Amino acid sequence: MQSDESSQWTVVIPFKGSPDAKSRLAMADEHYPSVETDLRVRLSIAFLQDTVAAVLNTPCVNHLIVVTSDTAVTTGLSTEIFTVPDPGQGLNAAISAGLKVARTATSEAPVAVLTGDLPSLVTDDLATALKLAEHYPRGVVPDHQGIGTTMITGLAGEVITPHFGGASHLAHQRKGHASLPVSSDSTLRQDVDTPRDLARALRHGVGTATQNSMHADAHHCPEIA
Ligand SMILES: Nc1nc2c(ncn2[C@@H]2O[C@H](COP(=O)(O)OP(=O)(O)OP(=O)(O)O)[C@@H](O)[C@H]2O)c(=O)[nH]1
Ligand SMILES: C=C(OP(=O)(O)O)C(=O)O
Repeated sequence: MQSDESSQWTVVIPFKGSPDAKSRLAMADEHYPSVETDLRVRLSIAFLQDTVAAVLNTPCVNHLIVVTSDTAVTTGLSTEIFTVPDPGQGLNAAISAGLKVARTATSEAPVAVLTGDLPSLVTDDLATALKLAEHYPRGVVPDHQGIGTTMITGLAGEVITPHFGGASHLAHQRKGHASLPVSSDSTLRQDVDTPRDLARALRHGVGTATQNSMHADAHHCPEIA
């Protein structure tokens, strides 16, 4: 991360934490088996670690705030990251708590909220999307299905009210966030919710933490399911 604050982004990432994190990974479908509990919990943390690693390597990001009360995560995070306790009132309240700290600490900086389930995220894709976001007071990036959201943005002075959950891409657009023209194959759009998403992410490439979690679990091979 660089030190010039005026044109540099503050990123907020919410993380639900164990034991409920990534509960949909436990849901099998006809082609993809469920992920057992230990691996699911490890993967949820690995997804966060890989997301965080990509964010920290992005030159136009100056500050990173993770909103969580999961001590297994907070004790292991880099000292470059500021952690905010989860108020315990759901995802949007957690994001709002992070945004409040972001706006207080870095009032002149643009702010982006990313989900913490982007194990394929690469720095160039995040940098490209943040560059696009500089042209819109508020922006939104849809997930790979075009229904949910993986990132919302707001330039300095913009009030952001998060509407994550369900069809949040449309919800954010209705609240004045322009849908940013981020390519559908951008790694920023590849969130992992289900065993099917996990298999797709593993095929296309994931960060080191997710790779290591999968290798430590030789029994789970969704790519051959
Ligand atoms: N701090 C915080 N983060 C949350 C909360 N709910 C979800 N998140 C985070 O928001 C991001 C997107 O949420 P989801 O994709 O629904 O993740 P999830 O809630 O772990 O997954 P499911 O249990 O399958 O719904 C992930 O980084 C989650 O960790 C919450 O109540 N508090
Ligand atoms: C919370 C969201 O993520 P997901 O749909 O992955 O739960 C969202 O897209 O708004």
